[in-house]
Amino acid sequence: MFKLLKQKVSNLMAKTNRLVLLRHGESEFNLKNLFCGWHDAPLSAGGVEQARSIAAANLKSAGMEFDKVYCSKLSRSKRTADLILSELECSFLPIVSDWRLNERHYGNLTGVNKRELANKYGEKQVQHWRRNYDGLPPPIETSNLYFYEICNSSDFQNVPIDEFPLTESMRMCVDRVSPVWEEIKKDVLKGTRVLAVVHGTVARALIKHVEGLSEEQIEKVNIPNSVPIVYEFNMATGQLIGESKYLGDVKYIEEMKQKVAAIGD
Ligand SMILES: O=C(OP(=O)(O)O)[C@H](O)COP(=O)(O)O
Repeated sequence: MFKLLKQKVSNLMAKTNRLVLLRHGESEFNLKNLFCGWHDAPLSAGGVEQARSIAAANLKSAGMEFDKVYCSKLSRSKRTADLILSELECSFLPIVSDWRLNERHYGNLTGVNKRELANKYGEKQVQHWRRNYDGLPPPIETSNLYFYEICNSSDFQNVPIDEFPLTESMRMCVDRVSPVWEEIKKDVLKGTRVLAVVHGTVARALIKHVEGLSEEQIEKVNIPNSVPIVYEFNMATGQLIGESKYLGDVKYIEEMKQKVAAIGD
């Protein structure tokens, strides 16, 4: 009760509205360099540690407090959110878990090793599938190891049948995320301090909406795991103030951005 009251008072005293975006901690599939998409890969042991010692620790040392959390239906996003809230001692916060914040559906690339794919089709084709705004992986087939797990997942039961993707480009993902961005924006402009724990492509889709980046600009953005990205908005006008601020060690963040951009080993 006291904590809730303290949160409300500090909220009223806040001079700006805040949104923090975060890509979940490293997943087992990130670790193995596999395309993941809608497959529900758990966090790796390192990802759990990242959520605590990088995401939560940096939020804590920057004095960040929140009123509401958004995450996807995938456990790597939900678990990262839970770990952070526990570290920040605010597990009581409301969490909205929305399928529209699921990672981009990687179609039949789901479960495929990025380096092996590059050896077969060339780096240019793989980077086209990964980062080109209209790069569309081949649709997932019933022979894909993860087809039935994804289609039958009880977590995706409320996905309308005509919106259930078999593959997605960045453009399709940006459009899918758009209604949730409108909800988040409404919250933020009301003064609700929002933490959104999402995925690489969904973070990029939200960044495109927040910063109004062009298609070419967003193709070059790469999001490291567990690094909080802070946006401040003018409370009166709702205008974005300044640029995004990545919390944490600058050298580490730059190295991780480059690692995400590369196809890897
Ligand atoms: O599932 C994925 O993203 P996630 O680990 O953020 O959920 C993708 O496989 C990330 O791969 P990409 O960086 O090649 O787009």
